[in-house]
Amino acid sequence: MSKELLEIKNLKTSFRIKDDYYAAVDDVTLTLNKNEVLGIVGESGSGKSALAFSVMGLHNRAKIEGNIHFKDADIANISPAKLNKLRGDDMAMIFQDPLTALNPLMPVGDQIAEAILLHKKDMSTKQRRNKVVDLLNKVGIPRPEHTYDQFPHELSGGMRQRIIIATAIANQPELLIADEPTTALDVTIQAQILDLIRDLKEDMNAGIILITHDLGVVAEMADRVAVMYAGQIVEIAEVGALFDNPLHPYTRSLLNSMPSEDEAQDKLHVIQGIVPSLQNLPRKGCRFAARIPWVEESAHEENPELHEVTPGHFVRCTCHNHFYFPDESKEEQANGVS
Ligand SMILES: Nc1ncnc2c1ncn2[C@@H]1O[C@H](COP(=O)(O)OP(=O)(O)OP(=O)(O)O)[C@@H](O)[C@H]1O
Repeated sequence: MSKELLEIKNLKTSFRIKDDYYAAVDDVTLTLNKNEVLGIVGESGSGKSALAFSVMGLHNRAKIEGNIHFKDADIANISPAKLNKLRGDDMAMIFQDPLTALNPLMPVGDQIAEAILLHKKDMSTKQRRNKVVDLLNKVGIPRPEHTYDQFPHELSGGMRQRIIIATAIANQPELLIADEPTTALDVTIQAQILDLIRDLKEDMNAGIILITHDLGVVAEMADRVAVMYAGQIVEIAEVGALFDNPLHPYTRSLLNSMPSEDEAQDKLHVIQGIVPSLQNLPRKGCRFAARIPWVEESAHEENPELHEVTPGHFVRCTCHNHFYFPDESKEEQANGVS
């Protein structure tokens, strides 16, 4: 039996701005296996959420090209009825901000029960209530019977995120997408929620796409990591390979921006600048070139592609072979290294 759960091929997701379409996800090809956590990292604006929303079929007005194979469907080319059947049943998403994802006027237990009712119409009300209480237990809510009847504003941020997770896993999805699931939470609660997601993966044998800008979270949670920049995957590898041997200049800079004991040293090795806006993205050549102007133009490919450097470790553009941090070169010169 194939391990592959999701196969994304040449996905391009474009938004209309004025009279033109601009791709926020541009030629992304990815696979996700069962029982695997794939981390997707990148700065704000790199296209992580646009990618996740495409997989969930949540874009209303975007143009989607390419293929998103999941189960026996292609989500990029699917009828709304079939999509509704998959969503919330076979695939589910945990959003960043639990407060906006919950209905403020409905007891949280009823909200979870509603997610079950949509896909399991033959359950009695009592069975559904019992199932919700079980789910609340599973996500670590201390007094599930009592919490069932509470409203979102009566719960802490961490508890609300547990409600969102309970709703997402209510129908045992095979694919779970978590988009910055802990960003809105404080550090201790973050760790608890990540532990919970890890346990659920084991429990459900699900494939998880974990979107985050936090490499610490990726290091702890992911089996493989895709690094996104300006709508493209610039590097993808198993988590150990990526942390031990980051290749793309952008990945190297991201890793250097992780907090460490020697902060003053690291700050020198972080590339400045931000992801350009959608209308200003360079569409030709290496999209990262403008942020590393000290690297010669000839180091970049004309049409940068992903190259498999070691088995399973892919990097886009040849510029990684010629890349250095400017300060490193000064240090090397000072040390007499040519
Ligand atoms: N509905 C939309 N219409 C037009 N542009 C959009 C739309 N949604 C996203 N974008 C643009 O697409 C690009 C990618 O956005 P996206 O939200 O996917 O990035 P991200 O990596 O998830 O960032 P963040 O971490 O801030 O959520 C950005 O330039 C963003 O402004």
